[in-house]
Amino acid sequence: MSDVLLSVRDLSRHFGGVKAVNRVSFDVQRGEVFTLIGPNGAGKTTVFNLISRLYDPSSGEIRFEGELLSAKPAHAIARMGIARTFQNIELFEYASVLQNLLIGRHVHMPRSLWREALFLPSVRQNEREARRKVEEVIDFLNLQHHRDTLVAGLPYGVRKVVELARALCIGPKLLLLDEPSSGLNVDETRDLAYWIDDIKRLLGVTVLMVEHDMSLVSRVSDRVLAMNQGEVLALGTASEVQRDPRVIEAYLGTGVAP
Ligand SMILES: Nc1ncnc2c1ncn2[C@@H]1O[C@H](COP(=O)(O)OP(=O)(O)OP(=O)(O)O)[C@@H](O)[C@H]1O
Repeated sequence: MSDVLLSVRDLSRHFGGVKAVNRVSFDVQRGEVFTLIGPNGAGKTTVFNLISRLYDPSSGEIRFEGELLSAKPAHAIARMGIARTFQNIELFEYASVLQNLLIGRHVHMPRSLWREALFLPSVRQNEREARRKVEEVIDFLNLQHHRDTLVAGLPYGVRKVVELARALCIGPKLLLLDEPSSGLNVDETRDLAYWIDDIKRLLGVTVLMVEHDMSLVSRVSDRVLAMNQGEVLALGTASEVQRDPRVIEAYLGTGVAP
């Protein structure tokens, strides 16, 4: 039975004369890992930015659990259950891992200045809940050794895991991963594949990912959507999409195999 979490319909975003995304439609099923691939400039990041409400669509719609996303402000997205990571890690360098995760979690919490000033029981309850969630994520991603280390002192591969942790701290239903393997070596990319599998299987989080590394894509994706020049080229399993002649043609001359 179909259980659509995210539905994208006829979505377009133009920048002047550039059709970055042009009438793109797809559904992400609850519980799957769904990956967008395509050569540089295909429109993948623009799709992500539209879903996370950094951009308004030129036309078309995006629904999350049936609710129209374009009617929501960007800050409401996390509360609806959508979290994202960025191509360039966006963490506070001179705060510890634990502090970064608590800050990430606070973005999700309802705020009321007067309640916080009075430190009412509901605020204490929220704080306890935030700490519990953060500790749970630290255990899940095996970050115990790094919890009190400043992010600035961590190797790049660990920072990527911390970014993943920060996104998980809001307890998302949908996790958007923007090129999660960029900058990682082969071993780190293999570990990332295990994390993504665990996030799907053990946490039941649906994953929508943009990724260039086809070995990672094939390893973790249930379905893959290939884009080129703002449009959908093919949708299917990783091997089906990689064999599709339109996809092969789109990658010709890029020096990268689909
Ligand atoms: N803010 C912007 N202003 C103008 N043009 C933009 C903007 N964002 C994206 N574009 C253009 O839209 C097209 C799609 O870009 P996008 O970054 O979405 O592609 P991509 O598939 O994510 O590429 P990459 O794999 O290189 O990250 C490109 O031609 C890009 O130059």
